[in-house]
Amino acid sequence: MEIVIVPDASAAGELIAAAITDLLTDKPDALLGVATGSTPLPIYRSLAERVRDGRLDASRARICQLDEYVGLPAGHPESYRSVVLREVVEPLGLTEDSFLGPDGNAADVAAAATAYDRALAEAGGVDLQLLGIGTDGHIGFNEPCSSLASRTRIKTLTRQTRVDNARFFDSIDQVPHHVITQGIGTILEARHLVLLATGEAKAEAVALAVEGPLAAAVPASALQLHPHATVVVDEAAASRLKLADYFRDTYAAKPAWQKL
Ligand SMILES: N[C@@H]1[C@@H](O)[C@H](O)[C@@H](COP(=O)(O)O)O[C@@H]1O
Repeated sequence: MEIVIVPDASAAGELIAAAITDLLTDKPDALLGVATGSTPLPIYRSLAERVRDGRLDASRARICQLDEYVGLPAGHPESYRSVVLREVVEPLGLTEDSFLGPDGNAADVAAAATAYDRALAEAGGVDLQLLGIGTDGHIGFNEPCSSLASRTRIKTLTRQTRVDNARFFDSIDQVPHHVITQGIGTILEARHLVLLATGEAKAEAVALAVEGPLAAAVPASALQLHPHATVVVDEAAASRLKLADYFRDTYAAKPAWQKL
């Protein structure tokens, strides 16, 4: 696992957007797994800017979703499908044709989850999966004690996650209890995992995920199992890392030929 400590969220956005630019230069039709929430927005802003000024040709990129609420009406502005279309697909000049996501409104949610897992594999697998982290250590919507081998499936949100996400809704009562999320086993199949965390509120979850034991109680610790996982944190989110100086030295001495 590579830990990169950057000064702030905007530097993180630039760094990760540059890595995605490299990926799409090497593989123009790469499948990019995107996360929702506030944290990745600087990445999406930088990608859109790169498309606008010609530094990035994303015209053949494919975008897929990490997770979705169950039961929000189609087109609800806070369904993750709507968020990803608004924040990523449209700003990159893409259309829904290049987008894959689970159906949170299916009559048979379990079947929709399995179908999404299969669709990801049939699309050739995810090349780079962006991840955020919940204050309780979740990735996607894999709440604490999710199986580290889990596949895409229905999950029930913790009270904490519903409180954290209530800011996107009029009240906590409107935050769905159920979601479809790529499983931890599914996420681990992506070729490159990039987790971004910014702000003091994420510092404890980051420290547990990076320096704590591998544990289902901290779903993000599953990144320890992945051969190519990058964790990008700002100073605030890095504030509880005991090995922060080592991570800084390592990144400063990174060979020029080695990509993120
Ligand atoms: N399902 C999403 C996660 O994918 C995201 O990482 C998390 C953190 O969001 P934020 O970046 O807004 O803190 O929120 C939600 O729970």
